[in-house]
Amino acid sequence: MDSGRPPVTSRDTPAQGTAHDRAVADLLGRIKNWQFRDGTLLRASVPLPPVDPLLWLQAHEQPPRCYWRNRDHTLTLAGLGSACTLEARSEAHYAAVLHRINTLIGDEDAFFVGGVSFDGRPGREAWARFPAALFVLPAIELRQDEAGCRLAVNLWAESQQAFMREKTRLITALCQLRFDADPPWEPPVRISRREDHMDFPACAEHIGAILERIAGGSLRKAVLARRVQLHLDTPLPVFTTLRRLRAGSTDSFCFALERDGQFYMGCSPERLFSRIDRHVCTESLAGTVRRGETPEEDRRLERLLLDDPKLVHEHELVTRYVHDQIAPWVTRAETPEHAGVVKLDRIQHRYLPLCGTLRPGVMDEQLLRTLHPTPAVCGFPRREARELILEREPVPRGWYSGTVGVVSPRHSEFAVAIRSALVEGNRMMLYSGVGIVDGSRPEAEWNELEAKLETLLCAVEN
Ligand SMILES: C=C(O[C@@H]1C=C(C(=O)O)C=C[C@H]1O)C(=O)O
Ligand SMILES: [Mg+2]
Repeated sequence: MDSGRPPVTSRDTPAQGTAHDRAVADLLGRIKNWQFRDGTLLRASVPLPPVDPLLWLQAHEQPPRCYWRNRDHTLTLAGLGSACTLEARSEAHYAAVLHRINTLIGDEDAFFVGGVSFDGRPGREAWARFPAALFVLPAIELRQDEAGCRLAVNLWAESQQAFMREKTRLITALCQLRFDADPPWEPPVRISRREDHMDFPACAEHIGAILERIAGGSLRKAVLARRVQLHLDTPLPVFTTLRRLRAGSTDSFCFALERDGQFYMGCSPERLFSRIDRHVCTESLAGTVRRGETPEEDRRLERLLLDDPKLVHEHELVTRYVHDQIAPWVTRAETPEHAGVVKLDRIQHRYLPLCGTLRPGVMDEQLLRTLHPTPAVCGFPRREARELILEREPVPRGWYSGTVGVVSPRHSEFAVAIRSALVEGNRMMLYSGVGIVDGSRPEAEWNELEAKLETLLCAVEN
């Protein structure tokens, strides 16, 4: 059947099928000679002609699948299956998981893909399948970076017996890979029902209560989030949807993580931190206005974003927090003097990056523990804001406003997990949040919540 879409690889290079086959054959040849080495990761990688990772993922039913593209487009990873899955039951175990990742990868050029929940606890209700932290080392990996496109395999086992089983499984999976076929035809998706878990009056009431708390002096900012549940007339083709979302979110991190039949997916403009060797970059991104209909209106709104005292305050709380949290870990912190603007397809944000050199011994665990969750998604002070969120929000956040990213000894990068949704078959839960500070008005915040959902909503119904 003709889906009317491009195949996984492009048709104007007919010899690619064979080049892909050769790459797979090359990997198979190497795996066959692998012997069990206690606790050691085995990895092989070969160059591959370019493939669209999302079309490739959509064409393969090999869970758990994962996808990551960083904001700078310097790293894209697509994973099939798991060579190793690491989980944490609570925040207290994040350090152990990150440490395990580093020892397991050692000198190999591999990445774990995963993340952590908003509140450092395992998911509840709709999120019950997601632990507090989850990281997967893909069994089969498609990678695009500055060096080009590569296909890689990872194999790790604790015993000789498990090794033999995993090796056989990997060989079978490699033999089933496809690069030249059309992805399966997918019917268009229609939203048959939309359920809002918070309407405008309830939202206005929460905002009133937060503003009272702020006036009382114990709180300066709290981020209020809501959820919209969609019932679709057909299961959501996750990777095709993410492909549409990605097309309209060029300056965003894009991710999808599969877990027991569910997917957590999204495209976030916000970085928690990135680290290459000892060089670290974090940022504050907060304060929102919509995009203008004309270039003139867009510039006028941009001026408002840069000058309005409420928006400046909303952003500065994040900037100061990020600066204070990172300061003990770095020797030199560099940040521009003035905030800039990040323009997305429907909205724009205030933005200020902050980079530095990590002091000896500082690891991802310290960065994760002290930065997450920032006042961009939680509030300030953190504890007061977190308590208010738990008390006020009608549904658990799960991994929404948690963090998702990639980890390796040399390079780690995490996005703040916003502009995202939990998907299970025909059901999709979309999340959005707004920073409430002195000067917040319920109508404006409601419009901002709606605007943040729009991009996702548009990607669902093509
Ligand atoms: C919480 C979200 O976004 C955050 C809140 C913002 C705001 O209130 O202005 C802007 C960007 C993010 O820091 C979200 O998109 O869900
Ligand atoms: Mg805002």
